[in-house]
Amino acid sequence: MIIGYFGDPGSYTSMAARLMLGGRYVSYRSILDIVNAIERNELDFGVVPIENSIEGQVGQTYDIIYYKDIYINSEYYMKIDHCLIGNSEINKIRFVHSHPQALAQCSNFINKNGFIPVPEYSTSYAIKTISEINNDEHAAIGSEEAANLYNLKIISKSIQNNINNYTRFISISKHMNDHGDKYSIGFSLENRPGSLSRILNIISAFNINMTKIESRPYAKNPFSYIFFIDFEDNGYGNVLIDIIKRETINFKLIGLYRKSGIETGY
Ligand SMILES: O=C(O)C(=O)C[C@]1(C(=O)O)C=C[C@@H](O)C=C1
Repeated sequence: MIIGYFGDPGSYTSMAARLMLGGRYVSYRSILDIVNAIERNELDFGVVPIENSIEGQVGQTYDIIYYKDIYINSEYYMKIDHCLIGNSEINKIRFVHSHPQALAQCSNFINKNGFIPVPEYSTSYAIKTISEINNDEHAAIGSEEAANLYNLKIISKSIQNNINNYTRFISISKHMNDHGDKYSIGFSLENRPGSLSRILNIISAFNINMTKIESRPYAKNPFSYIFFIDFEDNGYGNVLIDIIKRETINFKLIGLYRKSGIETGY
């Protein structure tokens, strides 16, 4: 089985991929590259981040799972413990390189130290870059594992804004699972009073636990939206989906998979 993951070796997504699926792993610099490789049948699965407990949605992942013929096959919650990594001392550093999500998750630490954030493809790409440029004014943010991989030292540990920092990762493929206990769906709605609350009332009437609601802009029609809902199946999931399909526009069943959680997922 061939599994594509986001980021250079040592990325958080590479760590999640190893915990989620077994096979041969291939690294990709962008989420879109993974999806293109799945579409060309070069990959069986891709592993990508979808949301973070401090910074929220990974917009590109939401867009892909809705617009492409791609489905969620599993989810995994992983604790993200960011380190300041380099070859220098904290008082010499001026620039910190990392993935924009990681820079945002550590914004308090960055501001407090007056560092200038430098966005990179992934945390591991940033760490690799620091190991290559060998300049005391530059450091990176990423995992302890990646620091070891690129032979750099940990300057500070647990530098994220909140100690409880979790990212939810998903595996994706061209195929929909037959079984599972959690559904992900996406749809748009007519812009009229009560259209979203009607959907929420139907979910409530089936006594179904909604675990997530999210919206993304529908770029083709400015200021209209796609809604994403995750819910746990209680035996009526299929019936609920048939009803929601009729009540919404451009409905997509995005995934059926086994639910995970931060208690069990790492
Ligand atoms: O850059 C990485 O190491 C990644 O795997 C990406 C990513 C993300 O995009 O959310 C994954 C986990 C953390 O939230 C920070 C960065």
